[in-house]
Amino acid sequence: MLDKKMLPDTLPGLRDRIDEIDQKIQQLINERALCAQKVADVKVAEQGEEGVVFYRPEREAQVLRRVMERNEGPLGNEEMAKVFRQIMSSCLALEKPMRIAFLGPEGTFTQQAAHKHFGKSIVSAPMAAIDEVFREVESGAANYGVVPVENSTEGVVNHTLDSFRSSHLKICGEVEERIHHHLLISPNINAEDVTHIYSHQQALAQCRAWLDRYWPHVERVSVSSNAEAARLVSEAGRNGKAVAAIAGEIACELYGLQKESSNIEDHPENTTRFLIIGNQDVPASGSDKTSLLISAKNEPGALYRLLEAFERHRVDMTRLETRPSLISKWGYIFYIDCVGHYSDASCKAVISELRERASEVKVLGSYPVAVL
Ligand SMILES: O=C(O)C(=O)C[C@]1(C(=O)O)C=C[C@@H](O)C=C1
Repeated sequence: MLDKKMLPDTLPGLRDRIDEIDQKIQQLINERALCAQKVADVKVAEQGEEGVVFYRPEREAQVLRRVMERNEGPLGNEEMAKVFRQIMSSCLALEKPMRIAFLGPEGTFTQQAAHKHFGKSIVSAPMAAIDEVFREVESGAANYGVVPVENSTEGVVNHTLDSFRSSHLKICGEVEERIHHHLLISPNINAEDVTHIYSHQQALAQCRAWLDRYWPHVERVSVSSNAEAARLVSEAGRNGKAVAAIAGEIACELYGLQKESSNIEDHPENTTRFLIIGNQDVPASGSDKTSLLISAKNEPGALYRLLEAFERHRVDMTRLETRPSLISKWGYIFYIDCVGHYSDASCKAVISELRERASEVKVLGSYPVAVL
């Protein structure tokens, strides 16, 4: 365990010590990067140029979990994992830069989720709609995609679930993002002069009580995304017009705005879960989830018989969503998430029984439980 008493007592002394440590850290990071470069050579030699898979979500999850387990502070576990998240991101970019498609435009919470999951060393590919993210990855134009799947206050994102019906893509990961909204203005604008507040209708709804309380007489204008609101405000600010936006951190930075008020959402627990989609089956990481799409037979007790298999094999279900099948009038598709990897004995047994009882069972993917 480190001890403050072992450190110098003067500012110059402490700064010399920090310089020494930085030099060592830098050397070690480069040694690690060299290892990653060699890992890439080994992967190409083993898997060939064409089908080589550089990004390994199960390995990344294991590295980050280990960082958190062995961490002794004073930096917190999550803070330390974030540092390693970015180191691995830089190492992977050295192996192969990853092009990540996400629900755009630049500055959305989905981009924030992409950075949280992959780190900052990615090539960003903002898409206008969820199905475009799927298409971009299916065509190989992007290596992976990031799409929202559920929000703790707004519920499921049907568009994402429905896109899995016709797609061969797999879920390779998940990431949860606490959604914090901020009131943003241009630096040259006086907050008292603000006449309009722009944002996406969902963000305006999520901050309604706060707006009613602090900005009851200012007009609220709904636009296509929070990031678009931030862009409009930055443009208006250059023309001296006093308007504000409600948007997240990344949009604030991207459009050079300043926070007039932070974390203004009415429900501080407001969280969105995002999925990482790609072309690969992810091996078990030791703490995984599996997502299934199941078309039930249209007969009495069909859902009961599906759920019974989970109960008997003691496989924990974490989510159940129902969508109309679109094929038969009152037929349904169920989206089920459960704890475990499809290669685990108990998961395997459940899946094989579901296949006997349902008209279709598609394993959408097994992937590491979100670490950060
Ligand atoms: O272990 C690997 O397969 C690596 O490529 C190395 C590394 C890392 O930097 O630790 C980088 C990228 C992968 O996604 C996983 C881990």
